[in-house]
Amino acid sequence: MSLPLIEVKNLTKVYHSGLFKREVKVAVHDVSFTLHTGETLGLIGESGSGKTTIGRLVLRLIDPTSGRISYKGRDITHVSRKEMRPLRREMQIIFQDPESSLNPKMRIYQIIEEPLLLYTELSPKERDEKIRSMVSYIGLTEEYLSRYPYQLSGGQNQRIVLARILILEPEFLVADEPTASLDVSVQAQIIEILKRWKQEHTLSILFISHDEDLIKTLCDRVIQIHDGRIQDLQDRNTS
Ligand SMILES: Nc1ncnc2c1ncn2[C@@H]1O[C@H](COP(=O)(O)OP(=O)(O)OP(=O)(O)O)[C@@H](O)[C@H]1O
Repeated sequence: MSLPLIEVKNLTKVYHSGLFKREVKVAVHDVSFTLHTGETLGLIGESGSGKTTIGRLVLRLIDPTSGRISYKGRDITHVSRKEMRPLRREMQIIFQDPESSLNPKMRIYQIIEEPLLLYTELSPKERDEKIRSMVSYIGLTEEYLSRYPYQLSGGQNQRIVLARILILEPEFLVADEPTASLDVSVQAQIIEILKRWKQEHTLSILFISHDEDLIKTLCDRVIQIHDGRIQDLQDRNTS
């Protein structure tokens, strides 16, 4: 098989908190897995099992205590923030709560444009075309572009968050309970956008959830986490 996109080996994260950092929590313990190009890998486990910590470690948003993370065959365990910067466009994250990802003072147009300004050299006209096509891709009309996040529903805002991410055509996405705060019908809209995008683009996803049904509809393989450790590895393609 080809080189994995992500390879995680013996990853451990210990948090020290409280007075004099005396409280010690082993949030992730000796976790190893691979994620191949185009694959959607589910990470399932109850609250506090370490799922979010794994997602953040893989993206190098936090430092591991020990273990190794490789991206496209390159060891990124100890690369600096500066060295990670070029990879930030390729490696994205979507969280549960859309409002935490959206600047309330910006109009939807600016919100979707911002990553293009940050990471691309596109002209204003090229950006404009991309923004309009993206807003239609996520099932909203152009009228929404002049609105503010508070004027949209939670589900619409989460679609905007997705638009902001997908417009950069990332290679890897950590989806950390992206639909957990939404109604079931609205959840389905988000999942459908992700599914459709994956049919048209090469995107690998680490999909974090405690919802088994959701994981089953979307993921090629599932890793079960319990108390920071891998419990079970099910391959839906071979089982
Ligand atoms: N910054 C931190 N400092 C100390 N302990 C932490 C920190 N972040 C997480 N933890 C602890 O590490 C453990 C794993 O947390 P984590 O958020 O990764 O779990 P989770 O499976 O994503 O949970 P949830 O589904 O509730 O988000 C928990 O016991 C949590 O309290």
